Amino acid sequence: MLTIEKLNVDLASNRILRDVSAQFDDARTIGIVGRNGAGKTTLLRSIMGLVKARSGSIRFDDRELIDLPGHVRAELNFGYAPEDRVIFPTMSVEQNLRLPCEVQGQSAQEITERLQTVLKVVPQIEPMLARSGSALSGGQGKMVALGRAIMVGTRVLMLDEPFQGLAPKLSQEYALALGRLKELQPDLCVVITESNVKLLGSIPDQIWTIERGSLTLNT
Ligand SMILES: Nc1ncnc2c1ncn2[C@@H]1O[C@H](COP(=O)(O)OP(=O)(O)OP(=O)(O)O)[C@@H](O)[C@H]1O
Repeated sequence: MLTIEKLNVDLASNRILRDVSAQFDDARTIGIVGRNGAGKTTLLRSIMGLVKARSGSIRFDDRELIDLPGHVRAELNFGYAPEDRVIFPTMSVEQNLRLPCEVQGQSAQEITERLQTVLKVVPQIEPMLARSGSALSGGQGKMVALGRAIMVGTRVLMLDEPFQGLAPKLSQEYALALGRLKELQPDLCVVITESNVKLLGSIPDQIWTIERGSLTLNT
């Protein structure tokens, strides 16, 4: 369970997140909806430890994360697919997928086994494995970024505006992949941001709205 309490984040002296409090339970799929600039990316980056909080608390189960650096938080098995994907262009797709597990110090055998699971969830990646990261279309990059986040995201998976710019067919494939993932890992907490709630369809079982850095649960 991820518990956020009175989280405040400033960027360039501007308050971006204001007293954000939320509880994201295991096994839930959570949608966070807000227009451009509302603070969605900043919230996910704060949870990942990529942005420093001014005040507040972020706890995972009973562990306080607020002062833990990003690389230590990665070991908590949080997966994160940023909006801009960040697929490394000089590496193959397979190397891109293996990288976060290698950073965690997993063995080659463990990583290969996890990769097999990820390919069951996102089979579209299999034919691309040997391809260079630079040779992917935008939609292919989103699928690979999803796969890479799933490689380590066995407890919490955070996806930043995954449906933005995806063609309808690919959006459908992406949603089906999330469905397969939840079947394999029912306890996983999935957090998905979007600016357009319609793009989330029936995927989330709980929706929060973020507006100028304030987060509220939709009733
Ligand atoms: N590095 C930064 N320095 C200063 N301000 C920033 C920085 N990054 C983001 N901001 C500002 O913080 C606010 C929230 O940005 P954020 O990217 O979290 O919003 P968002 O809801 O994810 O929107 P988008 O869909 O446009 O990414 C915006 O006003 C943005 O201009």
